[in-house]
Amino acid sequence: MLLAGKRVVITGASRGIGRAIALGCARHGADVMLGHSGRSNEDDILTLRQQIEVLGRKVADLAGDIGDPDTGAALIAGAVEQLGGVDVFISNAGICPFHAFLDMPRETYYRTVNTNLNGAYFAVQAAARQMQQQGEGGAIIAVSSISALVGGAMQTHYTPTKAGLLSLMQSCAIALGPLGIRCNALLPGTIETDINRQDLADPHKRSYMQNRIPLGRLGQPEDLVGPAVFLASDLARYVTGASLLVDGGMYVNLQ
Ligand SMILES: NC(=O)C1=CN([C@@H]2O[C@H](COP(=O)(O)OP(=O)(O)OC[C@H]3O[C@@H](n4cnc5c(N)ncnc54)[C@H](OP(=O)(O)O)[C@@H]3O)[C@@H](O)[C@H]2O)C=CC1
Ligand SMILES: C[C@H](O)[C@@H]1OC(=O)[C@H](O)[C@@H]1O
Repeated sequence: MLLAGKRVVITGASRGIGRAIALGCARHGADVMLGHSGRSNEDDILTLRQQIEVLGRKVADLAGDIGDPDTGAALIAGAVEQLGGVDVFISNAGICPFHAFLDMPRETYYRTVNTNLNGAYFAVQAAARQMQQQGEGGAIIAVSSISALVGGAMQTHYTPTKAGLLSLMQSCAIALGPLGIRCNALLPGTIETDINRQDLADPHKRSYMQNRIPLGRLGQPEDLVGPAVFLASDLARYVTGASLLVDGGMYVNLQ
């Protein structure tokens, strides 16, 4: 139980990586506030709430577009009201509507940056303000990506947001270190979720991605649980400003 007594707030908790991490945190003893857009299947959140309640942990959820700069603060306020405070904030919500560069619609570009980076910025700020008020430090984790380090032809709107999140964690580590608030980035590789279901449905793309991974398989959302719990826990008490690739070795695989 690495997170016993900790109160975790996570965005994008209804599906994929966020859902797995939320459940993993609860299994490690945390109470959890689940953020989601409200556009997903209502049963997804209800089922997750039940899975967490069965573990004997407190759980609450709040729907809101993370691209709205007030959503992060609302999530944090909800956690204070229902869980009693915030010890860990995990910025995970994100989108990647694959599209070519030359005819990228402005709306797609702005929506991606607003959801993945601007929303995350204000949510991290709200979490840090609450942690400062509590006076006991805390842990902030941004789900960035291997895409912070390398590009993608159909991801020119997306990769800058992931590089931005990595940079945000580095600067926040400096800004918030004196408050005992640790800030780190998780860099997943290719993890099978709804975000890339269509992209990976192409058998050529799928086997190309798979063949690039030394560990020989695409990632699953559960592969992110251990790294997230570690960074959230006191085991990582001297880790801040760090980035952790969780990619089966894809990034280092030149040939
Ligand atoms: N899968 C991968 O290969 C990789 C993913 N990542 C990152 O991991 C994170 C999670 O992605 P993943 O689990 O794969 O994707 P999913 O599509 O499975 O889940 C995305 C989550 O983000 C939420 N979300 C999306 N838009 C908004 C919004 N405007 N407001 C609030 N919540 C929103 C969704 O909520 P709802 O269900 O309510 O719509 C959902 O919970 C993203 O930041 C992604 O960039 C990084 C590297 C690789
Ligand atoms: C959505 C993509 O499959 C996924 O997102 C990322 O951040 C990774 O780089 C993958 O390309």
